[in-house]
Amino acid sequence: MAACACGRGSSFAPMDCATGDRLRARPPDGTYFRLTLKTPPAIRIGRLWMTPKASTAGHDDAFRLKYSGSGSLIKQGTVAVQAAVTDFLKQEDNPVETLPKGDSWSVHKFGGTCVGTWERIWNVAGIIVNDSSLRKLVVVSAMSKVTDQMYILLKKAENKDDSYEADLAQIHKRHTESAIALLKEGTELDRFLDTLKSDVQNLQAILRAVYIAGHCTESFSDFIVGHGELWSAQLLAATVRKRGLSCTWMNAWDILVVDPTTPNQVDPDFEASVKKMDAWYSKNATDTIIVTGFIASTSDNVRTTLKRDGSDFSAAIFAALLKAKEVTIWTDVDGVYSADPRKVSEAVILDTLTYQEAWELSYFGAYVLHPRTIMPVMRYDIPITIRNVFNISAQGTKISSYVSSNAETSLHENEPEGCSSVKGFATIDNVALINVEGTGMAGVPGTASEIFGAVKDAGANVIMISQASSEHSVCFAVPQREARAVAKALEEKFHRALAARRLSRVDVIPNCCILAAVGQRMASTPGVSATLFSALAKANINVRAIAQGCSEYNVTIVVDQQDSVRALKAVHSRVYLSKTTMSVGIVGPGLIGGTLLKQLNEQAATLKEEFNIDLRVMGILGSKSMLLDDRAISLDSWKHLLKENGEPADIHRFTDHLRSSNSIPNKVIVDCTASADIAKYYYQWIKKGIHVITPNKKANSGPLDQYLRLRDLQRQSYTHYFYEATVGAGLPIISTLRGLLETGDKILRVEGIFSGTLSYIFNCFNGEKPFSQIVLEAKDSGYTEPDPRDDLSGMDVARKVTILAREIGLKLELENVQPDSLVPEPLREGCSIEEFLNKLPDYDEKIEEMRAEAERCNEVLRYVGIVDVENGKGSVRLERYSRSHPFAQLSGSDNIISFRTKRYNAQPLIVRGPGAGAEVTAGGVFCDILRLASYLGAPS
Ligand SMILES: NC(=O)C1=CN([C@@H]2O[C@H](COP(=O)(O)OP(=O)(O)OC[C@H]3O[C@@H](n4cnc5c(N)ncnc54)[C@H](OP(=O)(O)O)[C@@H]3O)[C@@H](O)[C@H]2O)C=CC1
Ligand SMILES: N[C@@H](CC=O)C(=O)O
Ligand code: NA
Repeated sequence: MAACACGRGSSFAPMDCATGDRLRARPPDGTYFRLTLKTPPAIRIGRLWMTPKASTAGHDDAFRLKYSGSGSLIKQGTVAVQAAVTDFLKQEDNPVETLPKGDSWSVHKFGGTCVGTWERIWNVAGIIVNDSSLRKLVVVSAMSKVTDQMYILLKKAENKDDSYEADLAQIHKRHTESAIALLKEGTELDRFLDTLKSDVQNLQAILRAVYIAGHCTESFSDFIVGHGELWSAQLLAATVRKRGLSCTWMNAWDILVVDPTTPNQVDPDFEASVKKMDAWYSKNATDTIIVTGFIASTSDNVRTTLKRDGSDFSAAIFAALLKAKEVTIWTDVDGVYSADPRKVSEAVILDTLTYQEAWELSYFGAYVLHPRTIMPVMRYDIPITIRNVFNISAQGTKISSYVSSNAETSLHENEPEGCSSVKGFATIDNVALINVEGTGMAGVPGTASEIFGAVKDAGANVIMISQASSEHSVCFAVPQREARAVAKALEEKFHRALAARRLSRVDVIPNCCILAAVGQRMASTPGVSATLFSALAKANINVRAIAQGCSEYNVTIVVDQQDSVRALKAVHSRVYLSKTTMSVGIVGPGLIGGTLLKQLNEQAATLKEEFNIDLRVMGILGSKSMLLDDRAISLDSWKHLLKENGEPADIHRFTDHLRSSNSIPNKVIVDCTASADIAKYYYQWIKKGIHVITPNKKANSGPLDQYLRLRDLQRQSYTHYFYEATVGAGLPIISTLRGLLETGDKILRVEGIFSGTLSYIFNCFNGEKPFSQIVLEAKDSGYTEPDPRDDLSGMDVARKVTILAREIGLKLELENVQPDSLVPEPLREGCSIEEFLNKLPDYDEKIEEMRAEAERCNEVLRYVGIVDVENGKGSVRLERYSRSHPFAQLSGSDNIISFRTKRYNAQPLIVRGPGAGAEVTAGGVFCDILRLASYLGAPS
């Protein structure tokens, strides 16, 4: 496309450029005019826009010419660009460029890490070029560490340490190498290197003077350190131009005017600054300005800086000067986290925050923005977005006046309101509480003023205050290192009141931590405090003091320092995780445990999506090795991981690991062993608030006193203990019994075939195969206990009878149930499972005789268990039943259990079905996990 450059007055030269090009012409008289060609082609000259007529779009000589400000049409028709420009320039009222303000501007700020290397500067230039805003102002910090290095070399010069020269040379080298890498060659590079060299020479002279004088004034110091920004801004501007976008760099020393208020603070002078900026723009009109962060001048034109977080502040001030539509603070994190992610791995990036929320969070130590930074943009309601320069796909956190709840973006709609109004959490560590107490304070005006006057005199900073409305005590928090001095100052000030007992004491409670929950909607939401305090109570964390300001933007809680991280995790998880998120520990990944892990893996996604139940297996413990994971073990590869990454089994570490997963509200251990030793841990686990689920019968059929102690503990706590699979595997035996009992029925007798193994054996034992072979089949089918003698001895059935009897309320010991053992006497003890199975065929004859004898009477053998409630007894025995008896009608591993009760008297309630096997048993255990989830509040 043929086009032209233009200039004010009569001096401009025609140029060629193509559609999509943007360029700026600098006429010989030093004034600036810009020519911008966009797609669809459009040309702007000064404040004039030229766009092709719709009918001839794409042709190079058809333009409408209008003022960009007013949009009024000046000329329309087919004109040559040069002619149009000439027309325009001939106009007498040819307008002078003034700085436009408003929505057309977007402001970006890139911190030191964003421009730490030449590759990063290149990347930043790409972000600027790709921003489609009409106008952009980009604030840039010095390359990472340069400001600190400047301060250090300055100190060295003051201390007559010659190595400052080498340090400066190093900084010079770093910028030179970066410039060469970015700009390669040509006038841009030459110009930058010349400037850099001359600046460095000046600095060498200044530093030499400092070296000789042994002192440097603050304004000199500010002048010296501010060079880092000067260089990065010029280098970035040159790089942006190299990447094809016209831009001009701006030195904030010439623009920003500030009034120093305290040694660490300055107030911007907006009026003076905007005048300077207008003047600058009239000479340097451009759509893209790259400006130095951090630096400014006083009204006397003395160089200064904006102090801490200076570049963020620069961006906010420039945004306010321009009344920009938005500010983007580019950094190296994806946004503002709901809590420190180093402490809470579950912390999430917040989509939005209000100015006040950002303010509160940063006060409490979260990295957001310094409140001072927010003020200029708040004034014009300009949103600030914090984004990650290394992950531009992340949307970042937008800080504005818009009030939202985290529920709008979040995971669990089923949570109560009280949760979603809390946005973030932060802690201030190492504080001490000072408690001033005494009856003489009530109703005495000025006491608080005297207390805080003394604190001020001690030079301490009060972080929070809490006073009971009875006025008998005032409690406040100060940094721990200031506590002693504060207490001393108070004791001195109130020594008379203390002596007269009007004040009883001034206490220092050291080693505390402040936990703040922040959220603007907390103000109008009932239940927020209750939610937080119940989360802390559940995590067994003691609350020392509480404060909530009238603004209700935050609730501040003081806890012991040692509980700091646990407290943070507990409240965070209560708000950000589904309350049915469970940390699951599996003990015994054998047949049942392994099948359960497989079922969990298959069903996890559905449970999460449809029922908001989030199950995370965080530990697997075998007898020799264990696998722990802070987040969740991959259930696709747990076997491989356990083998490859497993560590020696240690049940205490396993328990601690699960317990310390404080970011997860609920913990459950599923014991899938047959071990009595493991069952002994249930008591401790429940005591620690860990729920227990098991198919292992050892705890409930073990010593009666231990069983009763366990049940007592569990009933007093809010911790659950489920064991449905201990009787009848996945069949609903325990739950049926409980349903009958809890609804007031009276159980008279429970009777049935409780062993899947023995059921299978006698269902198949019809004379065709030897007894020992059928035992092997039962084992191979996964029906038997790890040691099949537990089944054949009747002990497994005896345990089930004991469990049911106790459930009904009988005080039965396992020893009271004497089962008929089918294990031949010589094989009962002293031989391994393998030896037992090998030798069992030697004893087939005896049991075959029993079977044949029964058959002769048209009867079958069945192994039954009975709970005789009326007589308080349990029994287990091998019986003969006629072929027509229901017990003779079973197949496979079927269990059949009949409940004769007051309500089900004439006809008992019968439950029947497969009562052993990996899938049905693991399914029964899984049901208990879901039962637990529903007790914890999962939707039904
Ligand atoms: N099979 C069935 O149909 C039913 C079984 N049950 C019950 O399920 C439980 C499991 O049976 P099943 O899976 O067949 O047994 P397995 O022998 O297949 O698995 C037991 C697991 O427990 C582990 N284990 C043993 N002792 C310890 C210990 N001290 N610490 C950590 N881990 C240990 C074993 O680890 P390692 O391999 O490393 O030794 C193994 O992984 C039993 O209590 C059983 O009564 C309940 C109802 C039905
Ligand atoms: N070995 C047991 C398994 C279930 O408890 C049985 O056979 O019933
Ligand atoms: Na069951």
